[in-house]
Amino acid sequence: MSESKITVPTGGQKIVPGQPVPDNPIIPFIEGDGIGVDITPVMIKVIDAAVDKAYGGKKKIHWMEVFAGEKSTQIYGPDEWLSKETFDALKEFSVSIKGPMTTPVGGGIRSLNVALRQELDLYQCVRPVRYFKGVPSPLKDPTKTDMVIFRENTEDIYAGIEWQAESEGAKKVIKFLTEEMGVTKIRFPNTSGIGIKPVSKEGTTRLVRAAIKYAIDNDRRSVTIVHKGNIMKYTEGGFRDWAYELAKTEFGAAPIDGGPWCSFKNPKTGREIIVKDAIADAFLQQILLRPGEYDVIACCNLNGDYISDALAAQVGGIGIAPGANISDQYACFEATHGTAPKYAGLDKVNPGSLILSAEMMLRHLGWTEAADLVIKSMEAAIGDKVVTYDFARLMDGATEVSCSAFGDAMIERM
Ligand SMILES: NC(=O)C1=CN([C@@H]2O[C@H](COP(=O)(O)OP(=O)(O)OC[C@H]3O[C@@H](n4cnc5c(N)ncnc54)[C@H](OP(=O)(O)O)[C@@H]3O)[C@@H](O)[C@H]2O)C=CC1
Ligand SMILES: O=C(O)CCC(=O)C(=O)O
Ligand SMILES: [Mg+2]
Repeated sequence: MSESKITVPTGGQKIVPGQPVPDNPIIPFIEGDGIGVDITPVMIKVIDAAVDKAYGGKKKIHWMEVFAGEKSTQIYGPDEWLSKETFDALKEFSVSIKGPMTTPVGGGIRSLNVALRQELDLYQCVRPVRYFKGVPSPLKDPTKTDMVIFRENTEDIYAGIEWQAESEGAKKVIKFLTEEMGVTKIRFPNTSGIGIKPVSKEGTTRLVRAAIKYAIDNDRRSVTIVHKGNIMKYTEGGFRDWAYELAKTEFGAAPIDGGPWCSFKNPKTGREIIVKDAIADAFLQQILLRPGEYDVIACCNLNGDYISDALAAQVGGIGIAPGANISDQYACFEATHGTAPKYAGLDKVNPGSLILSAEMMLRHLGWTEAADLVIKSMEAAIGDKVVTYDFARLMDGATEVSCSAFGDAMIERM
């Protein structure tokens, strides 16, 4: 067996799902490619400061670096993008956080980000999008954008079932489709790449169940199922139909004016929660024009990817857009954005997205006092117009600071 490259911190304890979180949890982190080298150390410094301030040394995260992406190839060898050791550690320690990882376009390795989500069955990608006072926005009233996206994270076209044009695989699938399935509509069969989009009832219902439960627990007004079911009837259309069915059978929703919209009373607050749907293209213009009408969003994987970045832009951009990948056992927190390679190592980008992902992690652990300090200090820094380049270029009178200086500005304001 090859030598271990991961050093388990002494003095820390493992988080065991279903058991109380220890005061000294070991949290594995992946630094990430590109700007990972800039934002990850800043995130750790800010989170350590918030935890220390909130609990006066009684609680402390023991960070444990694990390796994936380019750093993994340097440590384990040229083809080791996601080692078994790293993968096992993410499972064993159950709660983790990661920086972004590069995925080449058109060829090369498949997404490591997607691989992690699939292998750990992190079926919920939860991305809250809300306005922080003072953040530059293209909207007249950005305060109305307050949504939480539940993106299905293991299925859809992201399953990676595809064949390159003119490959043996593509030829075989096209032959099967035309000769055995009666398909006549592949416009250019000899030069088509082929992709398969699985969307299941199980995958849909577990994701939509999580979205509806979130709406109940957080007293939200509505859950919107976003889909392109008019065109992709049995995948995206199935997603919509199974979502409505679940709302009725599990949550007792009753049709509004004959349906398909339906509603039920929140069992915790007695207030009505509406379950509705929107076709994805129309939804993308509605969120700009009438964002106040949307609240919790449930959608398939690809739509969720597009919607996440589009919504983030309404409230400051992907520099401040957090996320969590969650299963029934594991959670891996990560920013919405990617590796932004042109900024790598410049100490320039906004660390806000990864810091807010860590803030979600603190809440997941039940460390709300520390999480509140993170929010408070970020609001204060932005309120004082001490911001990174992405905000500074859109704000009048801002003081532009580096990635690390923004972290320090937050710590000063805790
Ligand atoms: N979960 C993950 O690990 C993800 C990985 N990726 C991967 O990342 C790589 C690069 O993808 P790309 O499409 O360029 O998308 P990115 O999200 O990496 O960057 C796009 C643009 O968004 C802005 N941006 C991103 N992060 C920040 C930040 N922290 N602070 C301020 N601005 C930021 C920058 O805008 P500007 O130029 O205007 O300053 C940047 O050029 C690809 O390989 C992709 O596959 C992509 C998304 C998620
Ligand atoms: O895996 C990738 O490279 C991109 C993933 C992505 O865009 C996302 O998770 O939002
Ligand atoms: Mg994305």
